[in-house]
Amino acid sequence: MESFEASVVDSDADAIERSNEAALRPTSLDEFVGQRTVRDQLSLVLRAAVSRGATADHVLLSGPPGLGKTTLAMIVAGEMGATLRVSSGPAIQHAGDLAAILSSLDEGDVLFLDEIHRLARPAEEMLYLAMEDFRVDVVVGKGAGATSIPLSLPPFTIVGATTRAGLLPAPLRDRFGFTAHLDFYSDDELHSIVGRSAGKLGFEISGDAAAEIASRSRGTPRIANRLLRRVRDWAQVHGSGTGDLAAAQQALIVYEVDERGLDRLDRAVLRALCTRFGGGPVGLSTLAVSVGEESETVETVAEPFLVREGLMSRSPRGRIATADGWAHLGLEPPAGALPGAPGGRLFD
Ligand SMILES: Nc1ncnc2c1ncn2[C@@H]1O[C@H](COP(=O)(O)OP(=O)(O)OP(=O)(O)O)[C@@H](O)[C@H]1O
Repeated sequence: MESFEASVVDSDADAIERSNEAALRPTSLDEFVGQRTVRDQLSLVLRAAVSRGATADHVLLSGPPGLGKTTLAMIVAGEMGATLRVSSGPAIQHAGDLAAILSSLDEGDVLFLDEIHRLARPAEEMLYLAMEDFRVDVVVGKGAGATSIPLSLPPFTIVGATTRAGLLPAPLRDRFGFTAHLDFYSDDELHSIVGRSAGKLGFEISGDAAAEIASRSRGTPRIANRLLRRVRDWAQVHGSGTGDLAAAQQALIVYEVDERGLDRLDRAVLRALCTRFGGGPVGLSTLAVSVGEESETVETVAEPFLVREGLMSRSPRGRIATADGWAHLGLEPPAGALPGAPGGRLFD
C-alpha cells in the first residue's frame, strides 16, 4: 500500500494504534465478519470485474468510524490483485494535489479516498471528470493566459469512505457504481471478531470473556479489538496471562467502559445533556462545546451509539435525553419532563 499522506504526521500513539489495527485486519471478503449483504454485493461487483478483465466500478462506503471501511478498501484491492493507493479528503487541499495523485496512478490501481466528504470543492469537481471519463484537465498558467490541458488517465477504481454520506454532493455520489452503508455489528458478530483477533494475537480467551468484550464494544469491531488488547494487558500484568471473564470485567472497569459499552465521552455527553441542559432539547454544537469536543466527534462517535441504545433522541429542536438515558446515569428527570421511572446504575 502506498500512502500519499507523507505530509501528515501522526502522533506516536496514532501510529501504534494503526499498526495494532493492521495486524488484525481481515485480508479477504471470506475473512470479513458480518455485513452479509454488503459482502455479497461487493463480491459480485469484484468477481464480475475480474471475469471481464476490467477494473471494478467505483465503490462508496459510508458508516460510523471503525466498522471496516478501510479494511474493505484493502480487500477490494487484494481481491482485484491491484495496488492500493491511499489518500484522504483533508490531505487534498487543492485540485493540483489531486491531479498529482491521479496522474501517478497505474492501470487497475485502487485509490482509497478516506473522508471523501472533506475534499475541497475544486478537487471534488476534478474528481467528477476523472471518475467518469478517466481524464483530468490540468490548468497551466494564471489569469487570461491560463490554458487547460486535458490529460487522460488509465482506468482505476476509487474507493471512497465517509462517515457523513449526507454531506456528499449528489453529482459525486452518483459517480459511484456501488454504494454501501455499513451498520453496527451484532454481539454475535463481535464475539467472532474478538475470537479471531485473540487467535491472531496468540492470546487465549474464554467464550464468556469474549462475549463480555463483544457486548461492551458498541457494535464496533475497532472498539472490540481495542478492548481485547486492554484485557490482554490486564491479564498479563494482574492475571494468569489468559483471558477469563474476571480479567475481562476488571480490565473494562479500569478502562471505564460500563456494562452497556458507554465510555467516558458517551457518558460525558449524556451527563451534560441531562445536568446542564435539563435533558434538552439542545443543539449539537452547544452540547459538543460543553464536553470540550468537536461537533463532528460527538456527532459521529458518541451520538449514533447513544441514539441506537435509546439513551438519547434527536428532534428538529436538538438532542433530548430519553427516560432510559436519565436512568442509565441514575438521575431523576425534571418533574413531568419525561415518563418512565429512573433507576439503573451509575458508572462515574
Ligand atoms: N468485518 C470485520 N471483521 C473483522 N474485523 C474487522 C471488521 N471490520 C473492521 N474490523 C477491524 O476493525 C478495525 C477498524 O476497521 P477499519 O479501520 O476498516 O474501520 P473504518 O470504518 O475504516 O474506520 P474509520 O472511519 O475510522 O477510518 C480494523 O483493524 C479491523 O481489524
